[in-house]
Amino acid sequence: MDVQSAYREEQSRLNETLEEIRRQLAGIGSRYYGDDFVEQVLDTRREEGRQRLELLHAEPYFGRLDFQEEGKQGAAPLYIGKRGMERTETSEPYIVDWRAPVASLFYTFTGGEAPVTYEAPEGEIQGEVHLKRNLSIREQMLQRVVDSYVRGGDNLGLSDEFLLYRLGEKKDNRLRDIVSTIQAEQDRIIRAPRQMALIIQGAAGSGKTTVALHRLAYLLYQYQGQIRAERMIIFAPNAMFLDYISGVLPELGVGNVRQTTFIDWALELLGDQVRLASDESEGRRWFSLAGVRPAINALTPGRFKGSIAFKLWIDRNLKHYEENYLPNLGFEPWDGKMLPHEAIREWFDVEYRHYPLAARRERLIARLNRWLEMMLNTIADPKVRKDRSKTGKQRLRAYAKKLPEISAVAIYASLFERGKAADAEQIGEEGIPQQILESTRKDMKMRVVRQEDLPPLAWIHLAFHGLDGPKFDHVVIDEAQDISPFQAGLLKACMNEPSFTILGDLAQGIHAYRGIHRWEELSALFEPDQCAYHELKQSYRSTLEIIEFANKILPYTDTSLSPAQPVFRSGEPVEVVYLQQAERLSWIQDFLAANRQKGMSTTAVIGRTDQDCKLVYEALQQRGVEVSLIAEGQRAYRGGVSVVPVHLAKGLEFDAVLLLDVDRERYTAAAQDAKLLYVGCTRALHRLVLMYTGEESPLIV
Ligand SMILES: Nc1ncnc2c1ncn2[C@@H]1O[C@H](COP(=O)(O)OP(=O)(O)OP(=O)(O)O)[C@@H](O)[C@H]1O
Repeated sequence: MDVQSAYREEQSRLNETLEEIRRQLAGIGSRYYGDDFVEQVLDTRREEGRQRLELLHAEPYFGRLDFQEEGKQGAAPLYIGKRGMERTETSEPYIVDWRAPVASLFYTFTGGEAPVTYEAPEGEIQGEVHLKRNLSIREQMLQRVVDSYVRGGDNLGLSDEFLLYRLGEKKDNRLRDIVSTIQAEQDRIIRAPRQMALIIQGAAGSGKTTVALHRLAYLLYQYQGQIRAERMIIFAPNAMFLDYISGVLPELGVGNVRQTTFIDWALELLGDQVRLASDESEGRRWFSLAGVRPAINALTPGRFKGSIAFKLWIDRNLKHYEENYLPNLGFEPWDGKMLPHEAIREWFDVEYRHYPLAARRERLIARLNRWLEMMLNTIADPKVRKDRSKTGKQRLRAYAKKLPEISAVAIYASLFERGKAADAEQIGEEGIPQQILESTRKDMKMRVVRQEDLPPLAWIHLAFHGLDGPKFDHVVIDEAQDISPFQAGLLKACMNEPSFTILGDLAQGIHAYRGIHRWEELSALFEPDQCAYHELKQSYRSTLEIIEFANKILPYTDTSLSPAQPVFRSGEPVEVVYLQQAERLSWIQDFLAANRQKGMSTTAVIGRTDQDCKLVYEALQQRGVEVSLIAEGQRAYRGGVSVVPVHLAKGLEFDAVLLLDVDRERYTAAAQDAKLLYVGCTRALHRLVLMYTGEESPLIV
């Protein structure tokens, strides 16, 4: 079929579809605002249906697959959309939801006449694909029809055309869904079974974040009734990143999934017990150029306190605390009456053993109260009873005081107070390295905690109080190279069975002072049959030129990862520009103006330190350039032109990127600097320029 007849055919199907959607929308009826519960439930369902149809009305589907099931006559066209829909009269599927089993063929089929299969609930289904067609519909208008496979046709390399068209678009300030162009390797991850820890090492721009969000939408569809959005949670590195990704789930029809940072989650769990140290700026601590940069080793506080060895040390101490919690005392409400210690211990250790310590304490005090009432009721003389009641209650209060309130901070502080200093060889076995012991004691006296104290504090809280709410059905950890094994272990304890999507890139491990250095540090937490490891090597974000440039920095990152593979999307060459100090600002200004002219909607000027960025930002503002400065702790991402320190640019992407001052001092040949530069370069979609004054960085020579 030629292009024009294909277009006409699709236009006619689109008209018919829009007609059907409008008919169904008109049939929904008006909303119900009364008090009848059943009516309210029905109204919610109708409202969901309306929203689904309204979404379909704007863009009913994006793909068509003509599939002939084995044993059936002829191929049936399947139209694949963000939601599914049936024809009213016949209840036949009219649009297939992209998450449905049969839709997987659309993503995994890469051509050829060989039979294909997909996993349906009733078993494996085999058949043949006759046509795979991409359709671009915007606001009910059919814009493009691209056939990537026609059975019996010549099929010359068309399969990537639609993807390239999508990748070549300019981006606004939000991450988007990719349902129309999910690639086979991504589809495998999205549709992987739920009950396992999926660890994904993915090159920069390989779609990790995007894939994780699509996986949530898939799991909710596939495991309807078994898992709930409210019991899923996404951990991302900072609030601005959460803002940047916030559009994807609603677009996929998923609401109510909690999206948070580990810090926010842990602080909420701990209530108002803790305060983060006010000098807790990672920019100042780890990414400034002033002074000697601290070496990263096993004694680095984040690495030490994030380790499983430290968790075990805490566990041993908690066990000891718990075992010695109950005083070796009977309860004597008045002279001559005694509840023996053995009876109390029986309640506490045997009857209540399944509860966390805080609940055991509460139950025990309530039980002692009840016991006291019972004993008082056996006293006939009202005066004696009154006297004994008074004494008994006083003594009960005194007894309860011997069972201290269980506060994670107080316990944590006491562990460090009593903790012994250890030789380096004994770390985690017996004691704590001297310097960590001292600095933590000091913090605890000042009643402040640092980021690396949050996992142990949350762990103690969970051990003694339990989770305040239901356990998680699924946890996504994005930028997982930045988390510690202790953190992952903690989250695992918040589930009945491990169900994780853990994604990251070791080459972007710029927080190596607190994050993992190898994926085995996380996989070791799971049974081998509960854990799967995938690699995503293809990178979709940047042009061929940008990826090839960034790949040259990769060997300096000390990660032995293989280079990212570009999609064949060519753009401008990467430029490295030498400038005199005096011409720097005018040059940046011209660069921004040129980008605007080229229609780039987002541009980043990426500096090495917070201070570098502040200076450039202020100078640009003085020249009347419209820019925003991205700073630590920021919650919203506005798009447009941003000046951003490289350590905060991770996870984001921009049409054009200018890396400022890529010189010998700012980017040395050390792995930490190489990772920063790698992150910076891989933020660019279409245009990458690096500038320096003085001497250029050895990483780009
Ligand atoms: N299959 C795809 N089709 C179209 N675009 C895609 C596809 N996969 C990824 N992309 C695009 O590639 C870009 C990178 O995606 P994403 O941010 O999810 O990658 P990432 O692996 O998390 O990146 P990084 O580690 O560098 O932060 C996004 O613009 C995303 O829309």
